[in-house]
Amino acid sequence: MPEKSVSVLLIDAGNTRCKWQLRAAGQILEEGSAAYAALPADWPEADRVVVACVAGQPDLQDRLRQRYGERLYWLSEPLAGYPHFHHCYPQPQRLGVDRWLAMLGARTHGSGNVLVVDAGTALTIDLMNAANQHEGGFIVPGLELAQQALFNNTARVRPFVDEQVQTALVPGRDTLSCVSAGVQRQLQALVMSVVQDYPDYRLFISGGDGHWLAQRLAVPPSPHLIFEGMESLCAGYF
Ligand SMILES: Nc1ncnc2c1ncn2[C@@H]1O[C@H](COP(=O)(O)OP(=O)(O)O)[C@@H](O)[C@H]1O
Ligand SMILES: CC(C)(COP(=O)(O)O)[C@@H](O)C(=O)NCCC(=O)O
Ligand SMILES: [K+]
Repeated sequence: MPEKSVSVLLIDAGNTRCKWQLRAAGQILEEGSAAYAALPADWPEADRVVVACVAGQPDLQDRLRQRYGERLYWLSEPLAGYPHFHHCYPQPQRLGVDRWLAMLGARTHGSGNVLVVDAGTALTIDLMNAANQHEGGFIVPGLELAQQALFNNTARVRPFVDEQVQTALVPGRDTLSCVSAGVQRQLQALVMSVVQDYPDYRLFISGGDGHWLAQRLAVPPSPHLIFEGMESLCAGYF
C-alpha cells in the first residue's frame, strides 16, 4: 500500500494577522488568514505544525501546544546552525524569522542572487547572494503603519469618513488620497531604488501589500514565500 503523504500545517504569525496553509505532497489543501481576535476555534488535523511567529502570541502557542503536542514546531527566530544559510547579523537570532523564511522560500525558486521584499506591517527588503549569504536588508513601516503614523501624530491629517482610499498614484485631492498615494509611492520608490542598485538580483515580492506592489514593479507576486521556506525546512529538519 502506498504510504500516506505527510500533512503539514504552516502558520505565519505576523504583527497584523495570522496566515496559514495546510499542505501535503507540495499541494495546498486548505488556506486562510485572520486577525488574532478571530482565529479559528478548530485547527485542521495535521501530522506536523510549523509556526513562524514574530509577534509573541503566547496564547496562540498554548492553544496550539494543547492541540498538537509534540507535532508543533514553534519558530520565533531563525534555526541556529541551519547549514544552507549564512547570516550577516552578528546576533543571528535577532533577524526576523519571517525574513529568514522568505529568503529560504525564494531559494526554492532557483539559484542566483535574490532580493526579497515582504510588504506586511513592516516592509522588509533582504538581499541574499547565490552562495546563500545574507548581505543585509532594510526595514521601514508598511502601508498601514506609515498611514497610521501620520494620523496619530498630526492634528489634521486624518481619514475623513466621506473620503475613499484611492488605489491610483495620481496626486490626491483629499487628505486620505494624499496620504494613501504618498505612502504607496514612498514604498514603491524605496523598492525601486534597491532594485536599481542590485540589477543582478531576482526580485520576489510577498506580504499583504505584495500584490499591488508587485503589479507596480511589473513582477508576478510571490504570496507563498514564507510557507515555501517553512516547507523546505520541513523537508530536511522537522
Ligand atoms: N485582510 C487584510 N487584513 C489586514 N491587512 C491586510 C489585509 N489585506 C491586505 N492587508 C494589508 O496587508 C498588510 C499586512 O500584511 P501581512 O503580510 O499580513 O502582515 P504581517 O505579516 O505583518 O501580519 C496590512 O498592513 C494591510 O495594508
Ligand atoms: C521586521 C519585522 C517587524 C517584520 O514583521 P512583519 O511585518 O512581517 O509583521 C520582523 O521581521 C521582526 O520583528 N524582525 C526582528 C528585527 C530584525 O529582523 O532585525
Ligand atoms: K514584513
